[in-house]
Amino acid sequence: MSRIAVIGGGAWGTALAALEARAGRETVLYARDPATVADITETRRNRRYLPGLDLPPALRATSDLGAALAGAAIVLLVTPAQTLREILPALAAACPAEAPLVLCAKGIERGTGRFASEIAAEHLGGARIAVLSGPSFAADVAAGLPTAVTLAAAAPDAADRLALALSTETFRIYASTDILGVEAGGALKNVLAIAAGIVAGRGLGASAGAAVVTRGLGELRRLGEALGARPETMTGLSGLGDLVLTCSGPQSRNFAYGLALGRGADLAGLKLAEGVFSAAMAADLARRHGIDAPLIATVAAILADELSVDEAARRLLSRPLKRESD
Ligand SMILES: NC(=O)C1=CN([C@@H]2O[C@H](COP(=O)(O)OP(=O)(O)OC[C@H]3O[C@@H](n4cnc5c(N)ncnc54)[C@H](OP(=O)(O)O)[C@@H]3O)[C@@H](O)[C@H]2O)C=CC1
Ligand SMILES: O=C(CO)COP(=O)(O)O
Repeated sequence: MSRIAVIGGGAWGTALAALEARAGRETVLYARDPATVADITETRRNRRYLPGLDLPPALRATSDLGAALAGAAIVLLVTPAQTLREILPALAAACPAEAPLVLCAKGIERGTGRFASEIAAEHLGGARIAVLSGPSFAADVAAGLPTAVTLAAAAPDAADRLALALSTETFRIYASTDILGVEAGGALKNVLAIAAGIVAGRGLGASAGAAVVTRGLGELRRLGEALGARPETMTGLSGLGDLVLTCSGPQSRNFAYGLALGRGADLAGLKLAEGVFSAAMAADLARRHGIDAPLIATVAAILADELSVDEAARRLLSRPLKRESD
C-alpha cells in the first residue's frame, strides 16, 4: 500500500501527480471541478492549468475527495493557501490516520498571518505534517526537467522517509526539519517576485532588478529568522533558490502580476499570484517583529492602492543611506 493522493487539480497538483505517476507510483489526483477530471481522464491533459503537457496514462483523477484519500499512504495538499481552512476539515476527516500530509501551498493566511503548517496543526497532529517548497515551476516538473526542492517535517526520519518516497530521477528532494523556515521562504519570495515584476514592467532596468533580489533576500532572511527559521534555510532552495527563480521572469505568475502592475496594464484574468494575498500579512509580520522590510511593505502598499509605482520607487530611493549589513 503506497498510494499517493494529490489534492488540488491546478498546475502544481497536476504536475506533482504526473511526476509521481510517471515514476511508477500509484497516484490519484483530486480536482473539485468535474470538468478538470473529465479532461484528464479523456484527453490525458489538463488543458486549463497545464496546457500542452501530456499526462501519464497511469494517472487517475477523481472529484470524489473520499475516494481520492481512501487507502492513501501519503497525501499532498496542493490547493492555494487561502483555501486551506476551508478544505482541511473534510480532508482531516477522510484522511487515513497514519498518512503524512505534505503541504505544498506557498502563502500566508489573510487575516491571521498563519502559515499552512500552523493551520493544518489545528486539524491534524503536528507529527504528520510536512511541507514541500523550493524552485519548481509546474510546467518544468511536469515535463520531467531536473528540479531540486526541500521537504521539511518535525522529525528528521519522517523528512528523510518522505524525501525518499517522493523523489524521482528528475525531482530531487532535500530533507529538512525547519518547517517554518521552508514555509516562510516560499511565501515571502512571492511578494518579492511581485516587486521584481513591477521593476521590469516600469522599465527600471536590470540593475534595479538585481537590487530587488539582493535586498529582498535580506528582508526574507531577517523576517524568516525573526519567525524562527534557520539562517541556512533562508539561503537554501526554498529561500534564495525560489527567490531567484521567481524573480527571473514572467513564467512566474507573481512576477507576471508585478509586470502588469508596473506597466499599468489590466490585472483582470491573471493567473493565481499568491504574493497578492500574502503581502499585507508579510508586512504586518515584519512590523510586529520589528523587522525592516521596505520592499515587502512597499509591495503591500501598492497592492492596497495606497502608493503609486512611481511614488514607491521615489520613496525607496530617498530613504536615509545605511550600512549594507543593516
Ligand atoms: N504552479 C507552480 O508552478 C507552483 C505552485 N505552487 C503553489 O501551489 C499552490 C497551488 O498553486 P497552483 O496549483 O499553481 O494553482 P492553480 O491556480 O493552478 O490551481 C488551483 C487549484 O486549486 C483548486 N482549488 C481552489 N480552491 C479549492 C478548494 N476550496 N477545494 C478544492 N480545490 C480548490 C482549483 O480548483 P478549481 O479549478 O475548481 O478552481 C485549482 O484546481 C499555490 O500555493 C502555489 O504557490 C508551488 C510550487 C510551484
Ligand atoms: O513557486 C513557484 C516556483 O517555485 C511558482 O511561482 P509562481 O506562483 O510565481 O508562478
